[in-house]
Amino acid sequence: MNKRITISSDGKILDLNRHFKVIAGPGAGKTHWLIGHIKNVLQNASNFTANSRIACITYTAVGAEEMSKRLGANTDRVDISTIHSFLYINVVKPYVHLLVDENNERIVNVEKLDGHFENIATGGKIFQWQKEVNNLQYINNKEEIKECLESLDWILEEGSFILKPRKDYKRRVGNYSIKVEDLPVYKQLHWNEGMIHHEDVLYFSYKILEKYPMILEHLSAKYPFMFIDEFQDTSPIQAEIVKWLGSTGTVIGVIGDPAQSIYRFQGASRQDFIDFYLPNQMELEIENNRRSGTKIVNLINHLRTGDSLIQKCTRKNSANEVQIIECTGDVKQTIKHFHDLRGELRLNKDYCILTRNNNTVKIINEVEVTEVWSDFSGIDEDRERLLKALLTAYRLVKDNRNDVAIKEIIRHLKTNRKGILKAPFQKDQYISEISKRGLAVDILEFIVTEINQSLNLTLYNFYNSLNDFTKKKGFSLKNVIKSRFKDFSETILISELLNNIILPEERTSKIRTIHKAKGAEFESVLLYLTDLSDVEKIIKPQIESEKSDDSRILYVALSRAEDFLCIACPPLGSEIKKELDAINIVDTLNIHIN
Ligand SMILES: Nc1ncnc2c1ncn2[C@@H]1O[C@H](COP(=O)(O)OP(=O)(O)OP(=O)(O)O)[C@@H](O)[C@H]1O
Repeated sequence: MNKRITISSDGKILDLNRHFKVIAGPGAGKTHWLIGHIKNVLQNASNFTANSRIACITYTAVGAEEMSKRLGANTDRVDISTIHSFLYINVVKPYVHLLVDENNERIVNVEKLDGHFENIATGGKIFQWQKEVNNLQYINNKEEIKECLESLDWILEEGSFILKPRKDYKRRVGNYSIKVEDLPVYKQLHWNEGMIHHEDVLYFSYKILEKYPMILEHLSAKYPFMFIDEFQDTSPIQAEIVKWLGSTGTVIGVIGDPAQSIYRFQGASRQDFIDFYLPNQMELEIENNRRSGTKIVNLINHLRTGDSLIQKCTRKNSANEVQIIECTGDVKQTIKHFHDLRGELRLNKDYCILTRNNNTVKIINEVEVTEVWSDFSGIDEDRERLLKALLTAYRLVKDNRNDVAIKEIIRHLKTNRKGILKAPFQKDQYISEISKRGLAVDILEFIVTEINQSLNLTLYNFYNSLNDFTKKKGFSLKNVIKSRFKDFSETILISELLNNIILPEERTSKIRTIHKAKGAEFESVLLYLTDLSDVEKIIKPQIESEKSDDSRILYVALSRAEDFLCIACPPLGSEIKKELDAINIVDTLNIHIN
């Protein structure tokens, strides 16, 4: 392997035709560097012909939007997307018809194929599955079955695939264990209807490219360059596909930070990034931290103890103490304390409160955590599906992602092959693909106005007003008659449904999980910890652990702060306070009392 070369975030690679790996810590300017590199390739690469394109792969859709914005006018020859979108458009959609079973039947109903979706095990699908694998009808615990089926993933083991839940214990339902051989039936039920899940995109792509290497040649010719950001969170299947492309002729560049690998639960491993190697690959490193003040950089370097990369702070003029707040009172008090400290430091730009999980986000938001969507799905799956899409779209608008909101609605205006809208719309209503967009925009405008006027609408009233509105546009929803849905909808408020929607990604919210703050930065950060063991992991980090992502998740959280970092936690004993003091985390309450 080659020696690692240190570059700056403005550094240029001269040999554009060599594979490379860039390792850099948080705030090093990886994204900044990548944008500069793409511009360099567009202007100077010798093998970039009139029909060539650059594939730029980001980890999230929000990352792709941000990258497009920052590339500005240079985007017309660059395809920026997540790996799932890239493989769906270039491999699955055009070629999945080639995959057949032992009877020469197509595995996926290609006529109905229309995008890829999150794996949600609806009551209907669980019922069908239990019927198919008839030895399972005696299992009544639908929630546990749902949990098992929704956590299914394709695991690549020595060149062959096994479909299994991400956590093995999830196969146990009460006293019974779900057999691994019964699991593919669940997938086949979806594929028969042209419905594929995000994880299936990787599985199908691998299968297609393995069997038809000609498609790899075609892809390599179209994309002589492929750059992948946040590669530390790539799964082994993706890494394998990327290596195939590299061996076929595409110049591969991967960028990432092993210390920020936080998707172990989805099969990513920091070691895979460290070991990733293609022949003649350059190894580069950016050692500066341009984001955070000196004391924050000192603390995150402490978390990186034992790692070869220690960052140098370039922002010497920012040196606020890292502070700790013990939460003895209620949440509101702690947050007020954080804002008071920001005020004292005259920091009035953006801030974010980060938590380990979604439930803590809800507690801080003072939202009651309920199973309202599961209850809804058990009562009326079709209405649940549409309403969930609409309320997700509303939340996306609040997160400044209007285009994504419209797409979310279009995806759920489901039609059959003849363009007839499916339930909860009434029968025999035709809509063209072009009119779907118009209807989605109208519906979005309507729901935003309606909900902004009152969050205290019942689901019943909201649904009926929506129906009145869509009728005026020429499309009727099913009327609400005396039914379980009627009883349910009269007792549920739109606010409760909205509060229990979890967006997979967020761009602007002030209270988020750490995973949803990946890649982001804020002037001030409050890391809100509810478990003392997390404080201990900051004191004695295990950044290289293969067993757990905990230290790395905390590392990602602490490294989001530019000028002020504050950690809130349960009350501390005197020993632990001394240990925090030793790594320069100051106890603010004591400072205030003195
Ligand atoms: N050469 C540069 N000149 C000026 N500012 C820079 C430069 N490189 C990076 N920055 C700034 O430093 C900050 C961090 O950069 P960036 O977001 O690209 O870091 P990153 O390495 O992707 O971080 P992370 O791994 O935490 O996501 C940003 O505010 C960016 O604008």
